[in-house]
Amino acid sequence: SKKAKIWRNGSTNELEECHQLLGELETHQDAWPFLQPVNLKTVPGYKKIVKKPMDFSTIREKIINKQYSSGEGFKDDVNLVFDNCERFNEDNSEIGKAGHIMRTFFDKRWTELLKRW
Ligand SMILES: Cc1nnc(-c2cnn(C)c2N)n1CCCn1ccnc1
Repeated sequence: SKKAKIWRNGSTNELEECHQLLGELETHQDAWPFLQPVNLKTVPGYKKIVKKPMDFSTIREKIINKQYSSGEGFKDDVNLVFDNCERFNEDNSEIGKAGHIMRTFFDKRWTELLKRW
């Protein structure tokens, strides 16, 4: 059978749980701004202001291509999505509000996962 990958902390399902949590993020009602990469050709200023663009579809590709060596790299990219959102959007804008809601949702679920690893 496929050799289970042992993560640094001994968990064998860390990456699978990240994949499942990504699914929860993608299906959240406030996920709409973050599903696809921001279009750097049509959104004025974004390319200059946001040094490391990130979005949920890119994170999905990275999971599928085994580009995360631990859940930590996954967590860092998810936080990058929300940090980019705060940098480019006012807190009280529609996209800014969605970013805060999604970050709160992620932080709660991530804390729950860490308790289980
Ligand atoms: C994510 C994200 N952060 N800022 C933007 C954005 C795109 N255009 N403008 C004027 C922004 N502030 N986005 C992408 C939002 C993508 N989107 C999807 C449906 N409507 C907007």
